[in-house]
Amino acid sequence: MEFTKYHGLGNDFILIDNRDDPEPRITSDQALQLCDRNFGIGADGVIFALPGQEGTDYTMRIFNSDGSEPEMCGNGIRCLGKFLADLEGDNHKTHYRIHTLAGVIIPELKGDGKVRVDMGMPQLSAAQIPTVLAEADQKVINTPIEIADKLWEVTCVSMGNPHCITFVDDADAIPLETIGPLFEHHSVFPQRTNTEFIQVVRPDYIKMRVWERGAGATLACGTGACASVVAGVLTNKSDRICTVELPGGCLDIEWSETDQRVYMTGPAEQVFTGKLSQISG
Ligand SMILES: N[C@H](CCC[C@H](N)C(=O)O)C(=O)O
Repeated sequence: MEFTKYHGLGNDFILIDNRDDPEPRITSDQALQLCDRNFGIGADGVIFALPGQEGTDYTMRIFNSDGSEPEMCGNGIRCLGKFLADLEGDNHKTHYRIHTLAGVIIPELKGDGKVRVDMGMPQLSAAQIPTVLAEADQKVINTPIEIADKLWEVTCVSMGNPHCITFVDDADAIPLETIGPLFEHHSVFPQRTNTEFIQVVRPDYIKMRVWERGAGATLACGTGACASVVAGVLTNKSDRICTVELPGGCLDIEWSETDQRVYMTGPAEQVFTGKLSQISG
């Protein structure tokens, strides 16, 4: 089976051309094996280009490197946009309507090689995150939670997948490997959560470190960057148009005042293509 490796600011994925079958041709357990950086190809996830449904061009499904299936992936859908254009060849489309578990998401290939994505509207009620940190119809903004004997003020935002955002003085000082799993698996998040630690450099420029649900510390997280700008606006810490600096590079995010949708612009690079010699399980 052929695959193509892409990354979005170092958040890297194995992309599979699955356009001829509505079912992914590898299982979540096999995806876990392929993501292993010693015994497999190595990646933060596996992304499938599947046939469209309900009027969309294509469908995206993704398995995290732990084999779990999230609703959406921001860096991943930019990579999928580039992948589809490569598969379609010279007459490729520049906009794709992609069916995802988070709704219809629209990546647009820009002339400068970047990809601009309409990520839809953030979901803000506790039930939509989901979290039990507040009543189902209430928002979670600057809510205290005790983790590792410290009180953190968190703001929760769903971009189809759950995000818990906390603002810190020094993002680089966060011990992600120890504190990340405590947030990810906390009982107040029934579906686990992605966690973003945000340092506000300026209202239009924030620095982010992320511990991803099902993938751990990654170099970038697109949905997390979107969720963090929304959280920054809700807490009056950041502007609606904001640059997000991640270890792998910067994303440009806008939470539009007019349509309340979040737009993300960033790169997506092809690294190599390959053939799987064998896969067990
Ligand atoms: N680990 C995430 C999915 C990938 C999100 C991230 N890689 C992005 O770019 O949005 C989750 O389980 O919700």
